[in-house]
Amino acid sequence: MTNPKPISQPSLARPAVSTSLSVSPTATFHSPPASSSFMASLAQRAAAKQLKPFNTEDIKILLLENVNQTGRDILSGQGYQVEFHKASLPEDQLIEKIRDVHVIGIRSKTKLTAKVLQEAKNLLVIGCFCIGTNQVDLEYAAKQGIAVFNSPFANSRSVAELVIAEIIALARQLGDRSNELHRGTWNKVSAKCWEVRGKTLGIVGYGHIGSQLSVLADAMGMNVIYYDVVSLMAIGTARQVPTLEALLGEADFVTLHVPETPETKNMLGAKQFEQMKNGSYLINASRGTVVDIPALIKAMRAGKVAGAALDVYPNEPAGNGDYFTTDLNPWAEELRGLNNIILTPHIGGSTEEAQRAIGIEVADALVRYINQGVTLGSVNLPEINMRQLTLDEPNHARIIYIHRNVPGVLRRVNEILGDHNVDKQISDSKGDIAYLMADVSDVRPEDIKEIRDSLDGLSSRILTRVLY
Ligand SMILES: NC(=O)C1=CN([C@@H]2O[C@H](COP(=O)(O)OP(=O)(O)OC[C@H]3O[C@@H](n4cnc5c(N)ncnc54)[C@H](O)[C@@H]3O)[C@@H](O)[C@H]2O)C=CC1
Ligand SMILES: O=C(O)CCC(=O)C(=O)O
Repeated sequence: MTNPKPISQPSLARPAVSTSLSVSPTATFHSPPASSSFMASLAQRAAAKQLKPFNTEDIKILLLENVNQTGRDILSGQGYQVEFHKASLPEDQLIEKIRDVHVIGIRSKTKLTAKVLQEAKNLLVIGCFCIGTNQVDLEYAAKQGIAVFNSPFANSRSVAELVIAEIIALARQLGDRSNELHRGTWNKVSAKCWEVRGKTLGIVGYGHIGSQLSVLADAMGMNVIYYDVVSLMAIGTARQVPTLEALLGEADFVTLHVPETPETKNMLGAKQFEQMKNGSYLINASRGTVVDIPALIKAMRAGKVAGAALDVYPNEPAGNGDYFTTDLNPWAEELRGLNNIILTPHIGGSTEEAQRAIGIEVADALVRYINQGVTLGSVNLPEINMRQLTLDEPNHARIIYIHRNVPGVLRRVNEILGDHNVDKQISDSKGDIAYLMADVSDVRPEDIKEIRDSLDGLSSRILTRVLY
């Protein structure tokens, strides 16, 4: 275990409370909304006490990779300091910036490795404004008491729709015909151009995206089969097959929707291309590491694979520009020279609808975590929810104690809290890490300081936060 993470100490002064919150004499408890924008739910939450560990303007947030305006507005609306960048940052600049911030918001490009995170001395929480969280060292973050949130399905439909477009575009060689005509060449052909009706779509990974795609493909008259490591209910007329090999031997179109894990690295390589049907098609909108690209190039040159659509690559540039070259990936030129291959710059989730929804969902989760300590939806910490304190409870404090999951901790924590009136307490663990939240009533600022100092002194401590 690493040393407890030093964090900025909150001031014991009363936190700033948004003046737009009205105080009703009949204020009652309202549950926090599940996932809605802060602005839209402000009226609902009016009676809730806004717990804040610092004056809001002390919270520093770094947003990279063009996080949507919806998310930026929610975070700025809280009074936090928000620094926004359109692209990702190179590692040295990232390390420099991350030292100073309490929150970082990223998408799929920014790699938050242990090397980067160990410099992030004040970091409380990471928001992945996307589905994938493979770009973050989740275990290391948890061990530092840094929560990670994502948006698990707000862009699933966008990816599924892109894949449907690609299935038809590949079957009809649309990319090639369009490119030819852009160059002035009229090339009207029907050879090896097909309808998709009656063809078999093989979905690898039948999760949020795979199952959405299943519905759409079914509606177009395709036969859908899928392979997944877990047994999952088939939607419509889809059918689960027992192995990847069985799927590859039967599918006319193979589409990949698995996460990046050690098991999915080069999941489609030379052997798997051999197992595919002659003249079949491959689509990858999952992660670049899932396909062995040199093996794909060979399979396409041999005619085994009749077409491919790739949205993701092992190395992707930090921002937009003329970067898709051999400097980035050694096979880039060869790939670009192939026929019937659609190459897109990781745009599966890039629609207005998806980006707006993600901005709201992740920013809301960040605000709930910063202001209330609620971990619902966290991908690396136990999920803990506790009702908001209300304005009727002015002298209450919320204690959050993130600790190593070792015997005897609860007894020691309760020895410290035991002198006070603990109204509510919840604790849960995930692997080596446990998260305890307790609301304590009738506490004075000096009590809060004492509780905090005592919890900080326990050997199991990873991070203590007191919100009031
Ligand atoms: N191109 C883009 O812009 C986007 C790409 N993605 C990528 O798509 C991936 C899938 O997204 P979702 O469907 O939302 O994830 P999900 O978690 O809902 O589904 C993934 C499925 O893959 C299965 N799986 C995991 N390992 C497997 C293996 N070795 N073999 C077979 N099945 C396996 C899981 O059991 C699960 O059912 C994400 O992890 C992300 O990397 C997601 C959104 C946008
Ligand atoms: O839109 C993005 O930046 C990333 C999309 C993606 O790959 C994801 O959501 O996992």
